[in-house]
Amino acid sequence: MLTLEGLQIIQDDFRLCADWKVAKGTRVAIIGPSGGGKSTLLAAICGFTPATGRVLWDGAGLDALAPGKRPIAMLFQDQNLFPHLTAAQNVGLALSQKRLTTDQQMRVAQALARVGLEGFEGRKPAQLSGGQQSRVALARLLLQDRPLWLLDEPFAALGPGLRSEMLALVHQIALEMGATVLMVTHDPEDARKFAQMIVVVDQGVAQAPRDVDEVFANPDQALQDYLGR
Ligand SMILES: Nc1ncnc2c1ncn2[C@@H]1O[C@H](COP(=O)(O)OP(=O)(O)OP(=O)(O)O)[C@@H](O)[C@H]1O
Repeated sequence: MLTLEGLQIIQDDFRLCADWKVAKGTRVAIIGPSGGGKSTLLAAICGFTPATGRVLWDGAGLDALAPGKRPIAMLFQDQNLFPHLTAAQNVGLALSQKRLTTDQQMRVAQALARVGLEGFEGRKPAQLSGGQQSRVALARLLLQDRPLWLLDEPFAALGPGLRSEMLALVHQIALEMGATVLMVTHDPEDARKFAQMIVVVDQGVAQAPRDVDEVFANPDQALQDYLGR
């Protein structure tokens, strides 16, 4: 269970609050107007942005933990791949900064195979398509083996077909691993396909998660404004 308890973020004249819970294994889409605070909310959960209130995972407060020590894996639009490292080396960073053991190398190969990149281990990011780069980043996320995934428009740079394919893959792997996922997206269709719950971030509030079908069947004013209805 992820719990945001009276979370409040203040950055200059921007304010955002959130006070809700998400059950383990739930996929949540975060939507809302540009500048509403979607990325800032994820950054606060990770510990990159200062906030008051509490962030808890399974009842334990994360506030004293540095971002890297939290049970969180992140995926952003730019994928954060190192250009001078091969696909396997980029993925291997999830396991160790040093030379990998044979067992670790095998786990890297398995993760790359799981995302459909068998045979691409030795390629550098520049030798991979955008979709393949996304798969490398996903393989790294997989090996990080963290229960909570925060995805910030991870596939926004891809075309609609490829994006859909990647979301289906993330969906499948998240299910297999029982991961809890919060994903920022600008596409209501992506939200509908990927998520079970929706969080609307607007007017200084990250609203409590609601069932995705219910939300789209009866959109409140904030969502109608966002959808342009
Ligand atoms: N480091 C910062 N210091 C002060 N204000 C910031 C900082 N980073 C972001 N902001 C402001 O916080 C607000 C929320 O930005 P944020 O990027 O979280 O919105 P968003 O909903 O993710 O937008 P988009 O959909 O355009 O990515 C904006 O008003 C932004 O200008």
